[in-house]
Amino acid sequence: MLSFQNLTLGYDRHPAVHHLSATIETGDFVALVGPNGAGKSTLMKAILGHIEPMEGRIELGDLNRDDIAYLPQASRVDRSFPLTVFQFAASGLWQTRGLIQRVNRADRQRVTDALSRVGLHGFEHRTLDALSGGQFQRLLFARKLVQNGRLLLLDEPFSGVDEQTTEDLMAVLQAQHRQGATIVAVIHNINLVRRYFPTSLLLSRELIAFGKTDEVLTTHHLNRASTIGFGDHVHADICQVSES
Ligand SMILES: Nc1ncnc2c1ncn2[C@@H]1O[C@H](COP(=O)(O)OP(=O)(O)OP(=O)(O)O)[C@@H](O)[C@H]1O
Repeated sequence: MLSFQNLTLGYDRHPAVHHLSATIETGDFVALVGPNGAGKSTLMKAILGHIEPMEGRIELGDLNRDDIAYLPQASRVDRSFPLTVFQFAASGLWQTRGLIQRVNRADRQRVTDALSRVGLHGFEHRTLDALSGGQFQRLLFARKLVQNGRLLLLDEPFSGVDEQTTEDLMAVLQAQHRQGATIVAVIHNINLVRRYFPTSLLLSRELIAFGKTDEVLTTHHLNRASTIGFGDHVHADICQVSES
């Protein structure tokens, strides 16, 4: 479904991810793991088409970019818009419906159902500034449920949220997975990965390991990831490959 072939990504010719090759199959439930600066968000940006590969390619198979529901880090989402919870969740429809098309009764039901599934029933008329951090994260999930993507890309969906919210939102993700969605999530909490994610991709500017979580998250691999992630490579040279 989603294939990286000798993929090198970076900014201003400085590589952030080197020569990554891996294939994520339809229906996979994958944790994207790696230290700060490993290139996880960069990889997500490339999947979304926001940055072009310096080298190699990404193949989306039968997937359109419209099939991808992306949940950015909550801290990167502007909460200052004067929107209600309902309106914000309904904005998940924009990708398929466009901005100006009217929301019909079925759409309204879809939004209402999504808000219930994340535990925000009764919050429909609140404004965004009146939500706690955890409630806002639930709302971000609801917006993605409304979007109903075949591939869910989530960037640190559980950072800064409490245990109960994490459990609730994990259950929502698992339900989406059972309904056929492919899940790729950046997760920093290794215990959470071991508990819930059957597959992991460990990245540290290059691929360290990819496959079954217990075979990927070994001490050896994690040490290697942190050595590369925090080692000399952090201040990357101009990519040799891109110069040719
Ligand atoms: N817009 C940008 N311009 C230049 N360099 C960037 C840009 N965005 C990211 N980088 C650099 O690319 C590298 C990878 O960053 P990225 O955000 O992908 O890492 P990450 O694995 O998501 O890290 P974290 O866990 O801290 O969120 C870092 O060295 C970062 O400084």
